[in-house]
Amino acid sequence: MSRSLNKNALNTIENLTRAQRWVNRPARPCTRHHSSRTTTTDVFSHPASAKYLTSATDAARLPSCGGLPEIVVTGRANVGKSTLMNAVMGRVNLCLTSKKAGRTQMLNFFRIGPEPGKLVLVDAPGYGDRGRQEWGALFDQYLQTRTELRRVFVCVNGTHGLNDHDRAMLQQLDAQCQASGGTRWTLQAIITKADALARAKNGRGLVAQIQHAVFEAAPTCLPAIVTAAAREPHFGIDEVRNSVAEACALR
Ligand SMILES: Nc1nc2c(ncn2[C@@H]2O[C@H](COP(=O)(O)OP(=O)(O)OP(=O)(O)O)[C@@H](O)[C@H]2O)c(=O)[nH]1
Ligand SMILES: [Mg+2]
Repeated sequence: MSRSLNKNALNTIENLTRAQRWVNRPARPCTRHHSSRTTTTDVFSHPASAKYLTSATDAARLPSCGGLPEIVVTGRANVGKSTLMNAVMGRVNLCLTSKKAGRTQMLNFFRIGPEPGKLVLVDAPGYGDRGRQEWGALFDQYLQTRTELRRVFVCVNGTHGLNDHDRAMLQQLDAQCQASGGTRWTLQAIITKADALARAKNGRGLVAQIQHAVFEAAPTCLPAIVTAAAREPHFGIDEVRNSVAEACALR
């Protein structure tokens, strides 16, 4: 019984992975990085060396992290940003996670790779009903001033889809990205908690709907990566790693 249940779950996940390839097709420059056959990049091959560096609460005093290229992960409160970052870093609880929304309240900086490091991942506080205005101000200032920033990942909950806060955030990021012609940083969506979609009959259709809604709100946004990060089997994590490495020109 449990064997066949597992087999069914894995089949559905495989279907989702296929859906991901299909959904990713429109963005030609990035498509090849999202194939489930891509291998984990060397950048993330030393999980033990991933290190918490510092946190920022004050928009006027953002830390210096040695000029390493940076990637920030944003999204609604409780969407799974910190859990995703742990999976990407290959660590269980380097980023603090919680069932309760609003766990991450600062910009938290993590170095990837042995000293002096390859890049910095930044975990951001959540936005939306359960976020707070001051966190929004901190994030806006970070986006506007951080010259090391290479890519902004916007996490969207696979089981809920986009709400008005997500659309507003995507539109705002898209406008900023367009204003710089994509020369400062680029934007990519990540669908989180897709293990729930893998159990749904129409998981593939839901992924396509979310992808469509993201594209409508933010035409410059690179195709969504479909992920499950809370428990095994994870999926989409190598695709996120490859996207990070590509954005930081490390592959
Ligand atoms: N089923 C499932 N649950 C997940 C996944 N990712 C995260 N979660 C759960 O979602 C909850 C919130 O996860 P966090 O990673 O703390 O979310 P966050 O976006 O960092 O939240 P804030 O810091 O509060 O904004 C936790 O209970 C996680 O276990 C996933 O891929 N699948
Ligand atoms: Mg968090």
